[in-house]
Amino acid sequence: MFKVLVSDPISDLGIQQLMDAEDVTIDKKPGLSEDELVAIIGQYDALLVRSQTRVTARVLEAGSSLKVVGRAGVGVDNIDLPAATSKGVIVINAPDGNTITTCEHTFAMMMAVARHIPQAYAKTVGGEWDRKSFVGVELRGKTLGVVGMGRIGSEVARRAKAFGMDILGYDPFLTEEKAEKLGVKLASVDDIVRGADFMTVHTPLTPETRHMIGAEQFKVMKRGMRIVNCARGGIVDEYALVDAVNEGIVAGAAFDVFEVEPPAADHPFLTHPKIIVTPHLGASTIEAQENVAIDVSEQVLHILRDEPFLNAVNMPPVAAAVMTQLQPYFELGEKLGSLAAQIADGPVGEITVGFSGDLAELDTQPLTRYIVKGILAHHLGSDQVNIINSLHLAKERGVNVVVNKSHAAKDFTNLVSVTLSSRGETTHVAGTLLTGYGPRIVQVNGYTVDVAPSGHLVFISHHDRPGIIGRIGTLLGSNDVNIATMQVGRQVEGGAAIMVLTVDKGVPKPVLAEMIQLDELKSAKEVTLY
Ligand SMILES: NC(=O)C1=CN([C@@H]2O[C@H](COP(=O)(O)OP(=O)(O)OC[C@H]3O[C@@H](n4cnc5c(N)ncnc54)[C@H](O)[C@@H]3O)[C@@H](O)[C@H]2O)C=CC1
Ligand SMILES: O=C(O)CCC(=O)C(=O)O
Repeated sequence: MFKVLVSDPISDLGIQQLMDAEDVTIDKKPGLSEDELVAIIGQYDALLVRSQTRVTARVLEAGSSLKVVGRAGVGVDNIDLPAATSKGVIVINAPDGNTITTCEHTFAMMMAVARHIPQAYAKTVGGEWDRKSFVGVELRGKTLGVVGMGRIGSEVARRAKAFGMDILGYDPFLTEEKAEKLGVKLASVDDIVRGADFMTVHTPLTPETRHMIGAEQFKVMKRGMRIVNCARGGIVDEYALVDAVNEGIVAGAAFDVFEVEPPAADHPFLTHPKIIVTPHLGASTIEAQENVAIDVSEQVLHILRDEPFLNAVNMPPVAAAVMTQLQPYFELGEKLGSLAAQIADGPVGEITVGFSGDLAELDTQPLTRYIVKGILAHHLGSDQVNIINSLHLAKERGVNVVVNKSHAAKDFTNLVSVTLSSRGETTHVAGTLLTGYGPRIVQVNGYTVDVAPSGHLVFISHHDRPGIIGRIGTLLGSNDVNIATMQVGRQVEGGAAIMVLTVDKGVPKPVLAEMIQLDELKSAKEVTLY
């Protein structure tokens, strides 16, 4: 039974799939402090949060069974991603479910700041009928600068066209082609600051975007500009903004987000007549909250059940169609990695993975992660390594991972190979998926074999001499180890040869030691592949 903790208010309808799952139990405990979370997180396999819960390194450290943190929303700045990655905890978000809602909130804020709606409301309900103080401006014919043209920024640009606005857009990934499709003029931040009447930011908060709109930008800003921030507090320097409003450079600002949330009681935005605020409501609609909770619940369930999943934040994204093609190779990849690690001598210096045939066309990085997981798990323990932290752990240990791709796969439609190099020695294994047979090991150190990668195997390197097969069979038989299959390969008659046995149970260590003493035998390695 998997235990899931929901530590922020998340839509019940959205988590229905988790509540209905027979293999899941859910505890809802919103509003826990960090200490309270640390005290109980050890019992849980998954943690579901919105933006209030701070998933710190301490929380992750205490989450000894934690496989996944699911963020019902986009921004994961409340989660310590490096700590999650090094602990092997998958962090997933729900990037699409609240796009439209947040875009619509941006327009609500833009209209509200253009027409002084909150200020006018406050006066009207206070008994004053003041029509003179609240003369606004139209959006039509104005220039809107959009900084960050991802999901939300692009939707904002689309809708701004309907308001008759001209749009300047900036995003490092905004191509001329996409800009043209959206009816947006490609611009720099400087162009936007100097030329826009309204500006809205839709980037994440990163070292690069922190205070990207600050004192320098306000100095050259078009006078009378109105600014909206429904993305993250800190993209616009709050104190520089207050100065710019007071100096008459900025005519009005609408902020849904703050550098520190909730803001201190004396935060200057809270009393400023030209700055309007909402308490991080960008994603707060019934629809968005259901959407993000449904999306994140579905992926959490996949992760708990060891099924392919989407939207991992601490793993590069891979298209769903590619994931479907790769998925059958994951078991093969991990087992090839484990096999290579078990038959190699000495520490791992470099890992070279090879993908040939149709596989070479795909983005194979998830498969590389499985292979590296298989290798490292042999040395570090399978509870320490997973596909999230495998590449990170390899890098941390100075192990270089090289990927080679080749379109030609001699004799096979697809071939996955793993070479481990250490101290000048190399160990090479390769495998494929055979229709009707599943994963097969097809090469070991230059010899062709055909073995299913499961159970107990013995890899023997010997000289091709009469009698060796019999002697090994007798030794194992007399120690009650039954040989299920045996394959022998050699390159030339009487030369170096390999024998691969599948045996019904593990070979006791003393028996293996005795085997190694046999004449003509160079090495014997027992391998277990689960
Ligand atoms: N107020 C709220 O409740 C909500 C806030 N958000 C926030 O809105 C922001 C945007 O969300 P999405 O559009 O879904 O994300 P997204 O990832 O689709 O778009 C972000 C865009 O910012 C761009 N970007 C990054 N650095 C930049 C820079 N230096 N200059 C210009 N562009 C840059 C990226 O290339 C990307 O295209 C995020 O910070 C997210 O956390 C999202 C949903 C709700
Ligand atoms: O959960 C929320 O309401 C916050 C949404 C948000 O900021 C995000 O998705 O980035």
